[in-house]
Amino acid sequence: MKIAIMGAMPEEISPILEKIGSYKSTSYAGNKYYEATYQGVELVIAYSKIGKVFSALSAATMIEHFGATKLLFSGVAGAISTNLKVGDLIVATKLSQHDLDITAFGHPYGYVPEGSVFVEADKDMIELSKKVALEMGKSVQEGIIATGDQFVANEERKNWIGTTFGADALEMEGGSVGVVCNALNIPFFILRSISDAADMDASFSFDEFLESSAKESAEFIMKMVDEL
Ligand SMILES: CCCCCCN(CO)Cc1c[nH]c2c(N)ncnc12
Repeated sequence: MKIAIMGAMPEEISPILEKIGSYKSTSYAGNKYYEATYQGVELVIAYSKIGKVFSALSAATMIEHFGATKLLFSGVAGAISTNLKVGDLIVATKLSQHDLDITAFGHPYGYVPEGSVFVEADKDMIELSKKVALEMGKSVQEGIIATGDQFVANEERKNWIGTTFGADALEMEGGSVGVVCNALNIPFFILRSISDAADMDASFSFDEFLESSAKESAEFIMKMVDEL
């Protein structure tokens, strides 16, 4: 077993690298990948850089080049559901790409031929997250996450995404990571901590809460790794 732990930004994986302490760095395909053995478990850790393309590249690299057999994503997200406040944790049950659009040909939003609107996360790791949440005394919500190459800071766009995909939160990497993992038959788990409400104040809220919310997610992910 070799576990990939991925984020999109340095702040999302720095709490993990700090906890691990020592690791080997490898430069590959325009990025840096960190390998370590943590409590007997082989890890490969990286932040992909922001967006669906960079995150797809890193997910494929962690699997194909570094041999990861499971992939866990830790990061922050914008809330759509009013039940999600800053710092709250959401586990993705399934994810979509909200900016994938060939509706001009009568297809649904988020769909292209030979693809699917949703990609489903690994049920075993979702179950494990419930156990870990109990052990940590944390409440974790499960929900649908929509992914797109846009930082959403607009009530109208946010609500459209919520309505169109039944999404509870939105971000810029989970859906592409999921497609790559499914194509390569690798179970994946996407955890996000809320940093903002994807509204007109989103960028200010994001700047204020990125670090603390990223730590929340990272701490939970490391507890998951302890029990994988
Ligand atoms: C310097 C700018 C970094 C943006 C990266 C945001 N991440 C992307 O995964 C998560 C995220 C948090 N809030 C968001 C929002 N409102 N829209 C899209 N994505 C997000």
